[in-house]
Amino acid sequence: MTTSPRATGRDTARDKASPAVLVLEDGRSFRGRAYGAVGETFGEAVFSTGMTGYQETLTDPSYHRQVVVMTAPHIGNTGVNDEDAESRRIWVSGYVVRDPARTPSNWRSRRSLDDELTAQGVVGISGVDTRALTRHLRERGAMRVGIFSGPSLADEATLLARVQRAPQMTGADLSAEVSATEAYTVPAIGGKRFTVAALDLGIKGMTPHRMAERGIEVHVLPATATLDEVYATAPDGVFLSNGPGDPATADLTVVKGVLERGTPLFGICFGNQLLGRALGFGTYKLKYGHRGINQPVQDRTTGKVEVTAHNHGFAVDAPLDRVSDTPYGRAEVSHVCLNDNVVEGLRLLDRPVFSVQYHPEAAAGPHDAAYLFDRFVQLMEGQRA
Ligand SMILES: NC(=O)CC[C@H](N)C(=O)O
Repeated sequence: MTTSPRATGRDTARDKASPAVLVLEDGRSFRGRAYGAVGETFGEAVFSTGMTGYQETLTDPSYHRQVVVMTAPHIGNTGVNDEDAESRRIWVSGYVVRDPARTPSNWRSRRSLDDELTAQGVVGISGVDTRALTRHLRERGAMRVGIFSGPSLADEATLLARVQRAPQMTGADLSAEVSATEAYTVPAIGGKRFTVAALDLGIKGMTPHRMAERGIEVHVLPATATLDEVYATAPDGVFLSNGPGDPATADLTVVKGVLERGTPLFGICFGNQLLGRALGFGTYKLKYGHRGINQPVQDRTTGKVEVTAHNHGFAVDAPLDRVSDTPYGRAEVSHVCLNDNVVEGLRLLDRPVFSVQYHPEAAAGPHDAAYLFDRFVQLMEGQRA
């Protein structure tokens, strides 16, 4: 198992004033100042268009091995609190901002974002023209990047050669690196109605919580769980979480086993991509992906458009507006992102199986969380009736 490249640096007041440089694999570079930990880091450069919710972004395990560029210019205003983290640590491998807040101000804030990044060893860069960088990534596509900071930096040709040796996101199998290693249970809130086995491929904290709020007892299982371990929880439904990496490399044994048994199955993001692959569709890498809390998605059954929270660089390749035959029955695309006609949701017409590409639990609003998890409850109720 490989681990993500982490920061290697120190953090003294002098280093903070250190120069930093961001080097893209195509040779373009941006100069700025050290932000967070001082040192060096590598990853896939992606941009997020969220204006708020940076704490949720940083702690989303789906960002493992990615260097996130924030398009909102001013980041860190509300500091870091003890409530909003989506997992046990920051997962982004690097962080790029234009203008960090110098004095965080919020009643929940416990420390500054700069200090939190430093404490967790996350190398960042500030003072970058993030508009120019984002335009570059939109035109050329997501690509590998390195951030280097410290009092003395090597010449750019040397740094570029190192970026070009860093691992690619295509083909990366990362779920086991972020997943819980031991199973745990999130109890139902206010009376148990259903049991769900949730595969942790990089799950976020709010996901089992939103299920628990609906009377679901959630057994969160490691990414390596077997079909027998899934069924040992006696589930009414099985949930496939979000997660980092390329869905093409993931093992589909458990997903196919659940489909064969006919248990209600529900997935988000990476889980949607795995369902797509298990049904026989392909997945492909988007040029630069969808990341942010402001992505318009249309529900194909009602025509209704919602603004949703996304984080994905891959998508399912299924035909729009046509029913497809799969080994598990007739399948249909249920949701489409209007930005560039990307498949955002799938459903089986004759079985309780449904998945979406977007996150319900971020700042997009409570109603779409209700939509997704309520729909899953309906599926399980239908199965029981
Ligand atoms: N949020 C996610 O689950 C991300 C899924 C996958 N790693 C992608 O980039 O498309």
